[in-house]
Amino acid sequence: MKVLTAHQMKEIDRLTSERFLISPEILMERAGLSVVLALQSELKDLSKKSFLVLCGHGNNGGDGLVVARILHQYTDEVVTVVVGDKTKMSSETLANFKRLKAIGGIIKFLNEDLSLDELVQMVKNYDVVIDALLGIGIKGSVQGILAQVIDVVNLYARYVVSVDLPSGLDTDTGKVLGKAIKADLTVTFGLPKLCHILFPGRELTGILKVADIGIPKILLNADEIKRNIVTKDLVLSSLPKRIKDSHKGSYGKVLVIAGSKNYPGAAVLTSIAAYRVGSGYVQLVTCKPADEIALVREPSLIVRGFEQEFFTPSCLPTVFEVAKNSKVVVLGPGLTQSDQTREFVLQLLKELDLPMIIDADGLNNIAENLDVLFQRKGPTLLTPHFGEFARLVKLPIEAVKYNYSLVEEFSKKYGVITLLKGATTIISNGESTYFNLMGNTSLAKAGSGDVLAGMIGGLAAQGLDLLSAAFCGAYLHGLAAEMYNLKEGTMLTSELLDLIPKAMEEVCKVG
Ligand SMILES: NC(=O)C1=CN([C@@H]2O[C@H](COP(=O)(O)OP(=O)(O)OC[C@H]3O[C@@H](n4cnc5c(N)ncnc54)[C@H](OP(=O)(O)O)[C@@H]3O)[C@@H](O)[C@H]2O)[C@@H](O)CC1
Ligand SMILES: [K+]
Repeated sequence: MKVLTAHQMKEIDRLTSERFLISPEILMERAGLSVVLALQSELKDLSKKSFLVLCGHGNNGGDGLVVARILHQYTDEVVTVVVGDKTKMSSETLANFKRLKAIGGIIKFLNEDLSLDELVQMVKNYDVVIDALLGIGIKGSVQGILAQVIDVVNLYARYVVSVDLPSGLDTDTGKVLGKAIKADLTVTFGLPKLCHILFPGRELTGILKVADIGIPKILLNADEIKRNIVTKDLVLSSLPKRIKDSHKGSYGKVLVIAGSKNYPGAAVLTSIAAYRVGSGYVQLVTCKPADEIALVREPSLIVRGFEQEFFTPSCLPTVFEVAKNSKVVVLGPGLTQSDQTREFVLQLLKELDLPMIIDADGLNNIAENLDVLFQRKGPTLLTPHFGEFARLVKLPIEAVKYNYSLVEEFSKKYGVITLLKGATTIISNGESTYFNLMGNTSLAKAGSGDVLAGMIGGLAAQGLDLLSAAFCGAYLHGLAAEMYNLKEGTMLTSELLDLIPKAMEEVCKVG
């Protein structure tokens, strides 16, 4: 499913009207109706509820005025409060103001007909607050009376439904512009916006419903919209097919270069994960004692263990030898950082032309030598978490968190694919970007990234390009965590490995 910026949505709005002759007024009517239908499906009998509809003077407020009018069909317990200036309403919003008045709807203007204290009482007393204060037209920080109203709603409302997006969110980043509504339910139109999937906006959105308001499909499916949410259907259509008449070589050989005396477990987790997603042959090159641990844990691994404590350039000839019959390389988990390991990693990146997934200390070891990426001869995927990405781009962590534009620019500049791990994971090759929403806090645990890197390697070995392997891996990894049926956070990373088959089965289930 595609996901939009405010600018893209406005452009779609313009084309809907100009090219397809569907006026903003029609869209506004359908937007309002879709909110009421969503309310009905969540709350069932609307006649038994009371509604307080808060409207700004922009078109988001116009949608709210439609919502109020339609709610009057179900109950008389509807009051609309405008927090704004009637003279600033667009023609469509004003028309809906008049329609609501015409059916006898009660409309009050805050600070004229109603004080803030009176509004506090109403917010406390009504069952549902509809937030139609600000939508995609928000500019700058929310201050003054509007900020006070948002505080009141967040403090006292029992159930909040946001129209299009929680008021106060930056549509394109999901950041709070001063103050933002915390919604239980958000109904958006046509397609999700970035604020619904990026934190903190994702949290403030509550349940998200995407309503069809009659925007022509050709506009919503346009190839120029390059940002997507990873869905089950996308993963299913991208996964490798299993053929009856096949052998281990049919499913690709993965070479995992990982582990050190300090971190032997990382190498084991990565290697087994590659098998779990269906790869036919996994070779692990590592340092002692990971080789022995790996074989005890999974005897089907093909293991080469160096006597030394960490990788050095002296390991290169062996690695190149093993790489000869590999299809993809996963480099990095548990390597540790040292001058010699850095030299080993840089040489490998320059000389090995296989597709490569670089994770963890693989990334930390190139942070001061990013230009090495220009010398790569094969496709490259980097899988940093926020801290690692911050190190790569030399910015504070706060500046890189959920910063999809930065991920896109970085990927384009260095000719790589980047997967930025987070509660929403961002994957981009600089042209197309994918957002994975699957997963939960069980993944916030040592070793979870090692498993992801192995899964991506295993999928790439089976023929997926690195971008598809990355978004499929991220989705399956998240889904596996969601399938753990005991208390969230108590899962061991080794148990995550054992949930991968369940996640793969779930994706392949019809319906
Ligand atoms: N696009 C579509 O396809 C469809 C769009 N639809 C709906 O239209 C919505 C977009 O409407 P929009 O463009 O009128 O902007 P909107 O979000 O109401 O806010 C702008 C108003 O808020 C004000 N304002 C801004 N920033 C502020 C701040 N920081 N603090 C305080 N005030 C601030 C600003 O006032 P100003 O400062 O300019 O006086 C301006 O009047 C969209 O979200 C959806 O709900 C549907 O009808 C169906 C089809
Ligand atoms: K809103």
